[in-house]
Formats: sequence, structure tokens, C-alpha cells
Amino acid sequence: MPRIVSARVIVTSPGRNFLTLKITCDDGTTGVGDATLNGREMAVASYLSEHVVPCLIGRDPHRIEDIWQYLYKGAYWRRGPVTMTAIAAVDMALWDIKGKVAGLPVYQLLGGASRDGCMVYAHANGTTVADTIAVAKAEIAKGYKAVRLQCGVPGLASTYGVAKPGQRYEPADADLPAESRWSTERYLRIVPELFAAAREALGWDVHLLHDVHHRLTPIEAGRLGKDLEPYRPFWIEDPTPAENQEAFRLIRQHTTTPIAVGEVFNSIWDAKHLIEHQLIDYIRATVVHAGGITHLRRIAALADLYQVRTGCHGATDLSPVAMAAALHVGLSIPNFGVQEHMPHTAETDAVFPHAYTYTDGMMHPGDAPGLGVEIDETLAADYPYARAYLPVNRLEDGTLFHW
Ligand SMILES: O=C(O)C(=O)C[C@H](O)[C@H](O)CO
Ligand SMILES: [Mg+2]
Repeated sequence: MPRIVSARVIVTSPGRNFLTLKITCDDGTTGVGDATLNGREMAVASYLSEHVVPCLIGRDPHRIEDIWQYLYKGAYWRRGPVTMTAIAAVDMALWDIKGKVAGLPVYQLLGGASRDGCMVYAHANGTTVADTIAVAKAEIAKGYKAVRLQCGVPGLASTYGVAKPGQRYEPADADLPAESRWSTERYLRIVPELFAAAREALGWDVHLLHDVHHRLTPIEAGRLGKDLEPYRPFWIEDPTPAENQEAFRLIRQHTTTPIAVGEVFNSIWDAKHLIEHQLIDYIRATVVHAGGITHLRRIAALADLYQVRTGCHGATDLSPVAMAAALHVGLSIPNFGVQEHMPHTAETDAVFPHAYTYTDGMMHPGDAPGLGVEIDETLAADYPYARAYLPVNRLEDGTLFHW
């Protein structure tokens, strides 16, 4: 029986911070798991190093479910983003090991491919409606069949999802949290304009998505959904904060625009009510923040009973390890919907050589045994950790608001 002999946390910052857990077995087999929790990375590093790693040494890496239950139930303190990200990292690494030992890509262990590839959505953002549409055209020219549109809100100095001119979009950009300002009224005026112009310019053969980023009340979200209905968005994401899940019933009463929720969820319990009451259409819980492959599959299986499909989070703060794991899950489950895709920088891709590929709007995890991603530790060491926070958001009168 193989044994785990070491587990190490590797922090690297090739343009942004990533945390990776690397598990090694006594026969030399290794597995990697993403443990990145944007803006709170070192809390997970400490949770893993101080509290999880000592419990892994000597265990049989093939007992993935048992180790998952051990870390979840055994901690007594359940759930929460730090705990569930740490468990996710272990879980991904163990699936990686199992695949390498079997000589099979992880998706084969999960039941095999249910489709040819995973449809992914690109990001198009710009300061103005015209700039955003120009970027969307360029993404469609690369083959993307689905594009998320975010544009600057006139009158606001910066807007969620919109890059500073000439830069890539990367929200965790400051040693202490930057502060932005928000106006719901201004926002609700521009988004329908953006979608009207986008349909006019881009036509109807592309899926258009939008992220509200938790900023509306339920009735405001109902209004946005209704205003966007003529343009048939694929979804509006996180229309309102999801702590009070009954709020989504109010949105549903007012609009048939599909709703996607869950990138901040970390367990099936966060999603259960929304799914069982069919208050959402897409669940965005992600492999790295929601307990790994083992737990994401459980969430997807529950969602499948209610015709809710997956639309997993995939921003750049999810490392290539998480991206690979998401694609293995996405390829295998019956109720895959779409996968977010924000390509990483060349520096990040070099630190994490991977087997997954993009062709014509679809991604495939590749057929390398395991997850098909490694970490180049020598290169990783060239990029030391640099503290970086997500911004905070205030209303125009200074009231602290949702970011
Ligand atoms: O990609 C998205 O939909 C996001 O909302 C991105 C998040 O703001 C980001 O991952 C926070 O770390
Ligand atoms: Mg989002």
C-alpha cells in the first residue's frame, strides 16, 4: 500500500499569488492541488502546514473519500473558505496521484468524457460600451462562443471587471485594499445600453454573459433581468448577495433571465436551498474553494436533479491546477453548462506547465495521466509572495458596500 511521505505548500507570484500543495508518496509519485484564496492566501498556507499536513503523513493516498471526510468531519469546525480551500488542495492532489498511478487522466476516473470539450466563456471589458464591444469582437474572432461583457459606468472612476487602460484585469492589485465607489443608479442605466449595442454589433450567434458581482437588491436585480430579457443573456451572475437565499425568489418572480450564483460558496450546504427551490440556473461553485473534485461532483450531482447546470468560476486567481481540475470535472459530468476562462499570463503558464488546451471556444483537460499539470519549483522560486488585496467598495456618500 502506498504512503504519503511529505506534503509541502509552495507559494509563488508570477504576476499574482498562487498557493500550491504538493504531496509526495513513498514510491516517488507526486500530486498537486491549488490552494489559492485570493487576498487571504497565507491563512490557507498556515491551515495546511500547521493543521493538515501532519495528519496526512503515513496515509494511503488512494483513500480519497476517507481523507476528505477525515479533514472535514475530523476538524470539528466545518466549512468556511479557508478550511474548504485547504481540503480542496489535498483532494485535487490525491486525484492527481490516483490518475498517475492508474496511467489515466482524471476525467477517465470520473466516468469518462460526456462531451467533446468544455465550452468556455471569455471576458470582454472596456471603459466604454464601444471599447467593450471591440474586445468582444476580438474574442469571438478567437473562436469563443460565449463572452462576458463588463463596461465602465459613466461617472465612476473605476468599475468591477474593467481593466485600467492598457492593463490586464487583475483586481487584487494593492498592498492594502484599494477603495472604489459605486452607484447602482448609474450602473442600471448603462448595462441595458451595453447589451442592446452588443446584440446590434455581435448578432445572436454568441452567448452574452454579465457579472453583477453581488451589488443589487433583489428588486433591482429583477429590474435588470427584465431590462436585459430582449437581448437574451446567457446569464446574469451574482445579482444579489446570496446569504439570504430566499431573496432569489423575488428575482425569479420578475424575470426569466437565467441566474448564476456561487463563486463564493464553499460547500453543498451553501447551494442546497437555491438548487432545490430552482432559484438559480447555473451553479458557480469552484473546485478550489468548494472542497475539491470530490465535493464539486457532489454539488453537481445535486444540481443535476433540478436541471441546474454548472458554470464554474475560473478567474485568474484560480491557478492552472484548479483550471485543469475544473476541466476534468466539467468534461465528465452530465450537467456541465459552461466554464469561465481568463487566460493566465505567459509567466504563470511557464510556472505551471499543463496538458489542457483551448480550441475554438472549447477547452479539453488533455490525456496526460492525473490532472496533467505540474509546478516548476525552480521557476516558482523566482517569484516571491507579494501581499495583494482585493478592493473594497463604497457608495458615493462613503457607505461601505459590497465589492
Ligand atoms: O470571475 C468572476 O466572475 C469574478 O467575480 C472574479 C472574482 O471577483 C475574483 O475571482 C475574486 O478573487
Ligand atoms: Mg463573478
